[in-house]
Amino acid sequence: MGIAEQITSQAGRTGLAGLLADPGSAVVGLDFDGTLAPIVADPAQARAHPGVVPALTALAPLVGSVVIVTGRPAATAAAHGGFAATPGLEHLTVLGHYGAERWDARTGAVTAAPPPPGVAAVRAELPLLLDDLEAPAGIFVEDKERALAVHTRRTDDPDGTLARLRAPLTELAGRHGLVVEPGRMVLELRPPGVDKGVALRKFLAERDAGPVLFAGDDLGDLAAYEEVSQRRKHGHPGLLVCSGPVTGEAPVRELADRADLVVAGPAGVVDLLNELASRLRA
Ligand SMILES: O=P(O)(O)OC[C@H]1O[C@H](O[C@H]2O[C@H](CO)[C@@H](O)[C@H](O)[C@H]2O)[C@H](O)[C@@H](O)[C@@H]1O
Repeated sequence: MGIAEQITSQAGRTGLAGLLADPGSAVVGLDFDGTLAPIVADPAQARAHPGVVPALTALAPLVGSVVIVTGRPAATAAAHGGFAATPGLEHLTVLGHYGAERWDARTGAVTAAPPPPGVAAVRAELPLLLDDLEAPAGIFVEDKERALAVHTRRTDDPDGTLARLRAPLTELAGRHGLVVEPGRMVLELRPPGVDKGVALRKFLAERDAGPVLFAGDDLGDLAAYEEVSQRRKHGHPGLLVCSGPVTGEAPVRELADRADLVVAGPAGVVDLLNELASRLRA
């Protein structure tokens, strides 16, 4: 079954038709972890699905822009994606840290404002707090320089631990001017003021974009979904894609319920990108 037959909403069918009719002004926005990179237990080991670079290389010259919008540092996503110095991806942009950082393939450089001081304060206090809370074995803190992500995936009870840590981590973040961004078995303490919706909106304005496809898998992608939904109300076609879990985890319902199309993880996203490329070539 092709993409069109799997889309479950009229707005999504209009989004696909718009993209196919006007690819030159279209933007394809993609989340990284869970969408382009299969979910793994150790964030440092996450890599883009092997089909991603070939699919993006095929699609990128046929659409206006391709942009990765991620909670990762922009350079990490570029490195783990295999996007740097890759022929065919010279115009790729990665918006990292929910838009606080930007990496452009053309220069290979990252631009960002310095992180607010609250990040250093949270970095200093977090280990003691986790000790006080008797955080279980397997808790892992990913220090992303401008944010700290507390992962529970490797504990015996990932969901229960996440629920138990949420209030104290929110209190710690709030005391230092940060917010908690919840995700798949992770609570991220990060600066406020930017999210994937704001990041996508700015990028779309910069490119004077027409139709937009956005694919994501987690709660952090909801803001980008909302941006595409708002644009649809103003007549801009949009297609919302959910990369569903393939690891036995439950899907992120809030996202799957709003999506026009649910595909089977990064492999399904690769198939979608390839099908788009072949339909645009035809
Ligand atoms: O916006 P994204 O690109 O989806 O990044 C969101 C978070 O993704 C990473 O965590 C997730 O993927 C890990 C590796 O597969 C997995 O172990 C973890 O359970 C997932 O939540 C990343 O480590 C975080 O820093 C990102 O914020």
